[in-house]
Amino acid sequence: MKIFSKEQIYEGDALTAKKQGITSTELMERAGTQIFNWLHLRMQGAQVPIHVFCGIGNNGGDGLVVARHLITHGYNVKTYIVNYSKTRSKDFLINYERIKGTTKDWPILLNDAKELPEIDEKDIIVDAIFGIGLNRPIVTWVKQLFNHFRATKAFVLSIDVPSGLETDAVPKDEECVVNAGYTLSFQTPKLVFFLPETAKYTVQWEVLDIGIDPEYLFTTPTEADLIGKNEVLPIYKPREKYSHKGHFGHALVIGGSYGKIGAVTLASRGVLTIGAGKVTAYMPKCGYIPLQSSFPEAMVISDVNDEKITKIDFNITPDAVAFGVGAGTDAKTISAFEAFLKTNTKPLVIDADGINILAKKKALLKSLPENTVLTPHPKELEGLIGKWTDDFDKLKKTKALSKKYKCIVVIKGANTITVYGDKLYVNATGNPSLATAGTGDVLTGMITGLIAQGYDALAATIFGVYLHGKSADLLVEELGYQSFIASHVIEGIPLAYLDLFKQPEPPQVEEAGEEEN
Ligand SMILES: NC(=O)C1=CN([C@@H]2O[C@H](COP(=O)(O)OP(=O)(O)OC[C@H]3O[C@@H](n4cnc5c(N)ncnc54)[C@H](OP(=O)(O)O)[C@@H]3O)[C@@H](O)[C@H]2O)[C@@H](O)CC1
Ligand SMILES: Nc1ncnc2c1ncn2[C@@H]1O[C@H](COP(=O)(O)OP(=O)(O)O)[C@@H](O)[C@H]1O
Ligand SMILES: [K+]
Repeated sequence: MKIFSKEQIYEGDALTAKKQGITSTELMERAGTQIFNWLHLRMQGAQVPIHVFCGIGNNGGDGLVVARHLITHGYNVKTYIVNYSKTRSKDFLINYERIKGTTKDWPILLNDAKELPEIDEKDIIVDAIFGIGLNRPIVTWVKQLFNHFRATKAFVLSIDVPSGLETDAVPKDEECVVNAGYTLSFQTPKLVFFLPETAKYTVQWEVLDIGIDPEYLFTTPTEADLIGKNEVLPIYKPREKYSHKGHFGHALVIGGSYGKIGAVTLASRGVLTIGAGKVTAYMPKCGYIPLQSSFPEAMVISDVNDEKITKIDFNITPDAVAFGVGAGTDAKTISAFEAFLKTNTKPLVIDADGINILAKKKALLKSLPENTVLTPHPKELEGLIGKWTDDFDKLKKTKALSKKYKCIVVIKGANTITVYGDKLYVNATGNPSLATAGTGDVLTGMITGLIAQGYDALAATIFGVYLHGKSADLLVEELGYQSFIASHVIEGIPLAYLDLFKQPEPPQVEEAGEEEN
């Protein structure tokens, strides 16, 4: 799913009105009606007090449409105008008149924080104060109103975005943003729903289709894409009946040091379980027996040294190479990696200490083959790009790194983001069960195993990150968040693959005449 910028959303709105021969007021009616339908389906007329807070722009206009429909359907509604500016949008004014026509009374005007409305914990707040048009800091009394919302503990449903949250910046003051329980966003999710510093402003979100011109949506390239099943299905390569292991490539995993052999084992298991034909692990001698006995499917080549990698020397021709998991940053390991980079021509995935070595010796970045995949967690990323001021600065710096060295950078975390040049691929799968040692090592193996099978590096990264998160999503239902460990990611890979082709279950329809007991 594409993640459109606010400029593109405005453009799409205008183009849709023109192409479909409708006014912007009609588009707003559609948008507001969708929100009303969503609420009506869930509330079924329940008389819970609903407080609809409307700004004076088009987000407020949407709120007025929702309030009008709620009122005409007999809900218990109070409508307020948060009067933060003298300028009103045309469609706000039209809907302001319409709600007056319906209720025979104007909504309650709020001009300051002197008398904030009473709201009970069990009430519902509809937040239509600011949408994507927010362009400067909010005034103090509106911040007090947001604090009032928090103090009531009532459920907040935000329209389009939690009010006060800009679509392209991290808020300087947390209290200047509404904390939404749920956000109903028009046509596209916003990038801020996926960044660690801004995702917290809404517990959940959902996109509502308001009929924006399909051609515009299809043909407009976006800076960011949200990667779910629909996006990865076209990447998947089916297997031919007469294929053999030679068709699925040979991956080499270089890593490990005394006490960290498990990292190589996990990565190697990731390689084969994702479907590569063969895997060879290159590690210090101390890893030979443990790996051979715990994972018989792998082949092993040992370094001359017992405890660390000192010379990368192998007599196989791999299709993809992973370097770094558990490798340590001993001077001899760094030299070995340096020497390896001078002659290596194979696709590379670099993780963990491989990234730490690159951070120490930035000149090595120039020796990476084009489209090398780097998979840093936040601390490792900081080594590469330096400290960032906020999540948007982090993305900007990561894009610069990706462009300078023509590499693919995977910013790991909740909603892992793969950065390739100026493009962002935001992964939709995964959950906090993955916050446990070794899950990153498995991911490295998965991406390397996909490249070995013939997926191009970018496709392998996007697909690998998706399957990794999906594995955890499917298994966490059985294992719970706490007891899930890195080996479980590997166990869930088959389920994640099978899930790609699962058809959604048809809705249960009651037989005509059948009555509920
Ligand atoms: N047909 C359509 O277009 C559709 C649009 N849709 C809806 O429109 C929403 C965007 O509406 P919007 O552009 O009117 O902006 P909105 O967020 O309501 O802000 C209102 C105005 O406030 C002002 N302002 C900004 N910051 C401020 C501040 N800190 N303190 C005080 N004032 C401030 C600023 O105006 P300014 O003063 O800069 O002229 C701004 O324009 C979008 O989120 C969606 O809900 C849907 O209906 C689908 C169809
Ligand atoms: N809260 C979370 N939600 C989703 N995924 C997470 C979360 N925390 C961690 N992960 C994922 O788990 C993996 C952890 O990788 P990493 O920190 O390198 O672990 P290790 O070095 O122990 O292998 C990454 O793929 C990351 O995206
Ligand atoms: K809002």
